[in-house]
Amino acid sequence: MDFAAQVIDIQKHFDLGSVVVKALRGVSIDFPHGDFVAIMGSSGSGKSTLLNLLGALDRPTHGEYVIGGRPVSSISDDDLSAIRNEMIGFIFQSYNLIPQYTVVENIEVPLHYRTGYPTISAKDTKHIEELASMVGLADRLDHRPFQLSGGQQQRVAIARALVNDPQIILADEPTGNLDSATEAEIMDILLKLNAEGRTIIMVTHEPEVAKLAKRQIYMKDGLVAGEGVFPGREAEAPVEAAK
Ligand SMILES: Nc1ncnc2c1ncn2[C@@H]1O[C@H](COP(=O)(O)OP(=O)(O)OP(=O)(O)O)[C@@H](O)[C@H]1O
Repeated sequence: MDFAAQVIDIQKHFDLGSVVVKALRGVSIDFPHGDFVAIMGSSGSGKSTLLNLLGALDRPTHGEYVIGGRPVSSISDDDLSAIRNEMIGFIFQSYNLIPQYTVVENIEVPLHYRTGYPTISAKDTKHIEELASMVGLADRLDHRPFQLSGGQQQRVAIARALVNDPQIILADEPTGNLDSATEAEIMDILLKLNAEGRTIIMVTHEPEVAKLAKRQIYMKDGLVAGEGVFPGREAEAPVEAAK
């Protein structure tokens, strides 16, 4: 089967000198194309460490990470960056927007990470405006983050995550700073992106948010402790998860 991403017996150790922290102790997960996974688990269970590895922001100590069919654990940093920029979009709890930049300028940031990317073309500008419109910010293009609500800032972050048209979206507590009405709006956008075929992997502490995903993976002490399919979404869940 062709997966959007796979982690195979991944371990991640942090060597602190006097002690080695084993943040991940042998994690294997398949993410079929079009999956929507919520990763849950108590504080310190390894969720962020796993998300960093999935985002190719860090490398495993042992094990393999395969993204778009390509094993990447041992490739060069440049190749890893290129794959990250092409294949993955990131959404963070704290939005991570650049305060001095407008909505349009924030959305275009990942375009500049493309190797040898010279300037923003008219086609790019149109694409950015379409993305801003898709997330409901067509009338806010020249606003800066401080002029936007938290939900609007997260919409900018979602548009930014989409600008390179990635297959996989990684979201770290995407609604963690939002009230419940705004949380529902952001989740609606993520569900729409998933319905269009994008694979979404989301860390969350909130069961109400996690239940919107097709399946939930529970981490404990650096291992996958369990997996569930939320009742009512069995038909949409990947076959492996429904077993
Ligand atoms: N850079 C690092 N150096 C040393 N230890 C680390 C590092 N990053 C994470 N850890 C440790 O690895 C373990 C897993 O951390 P991680 O941040 O992945 O947990 P988490 O499940 O995301 O927790 P939370 O829900 O609190 O964000 C913890 O014991 C943490 O202290």
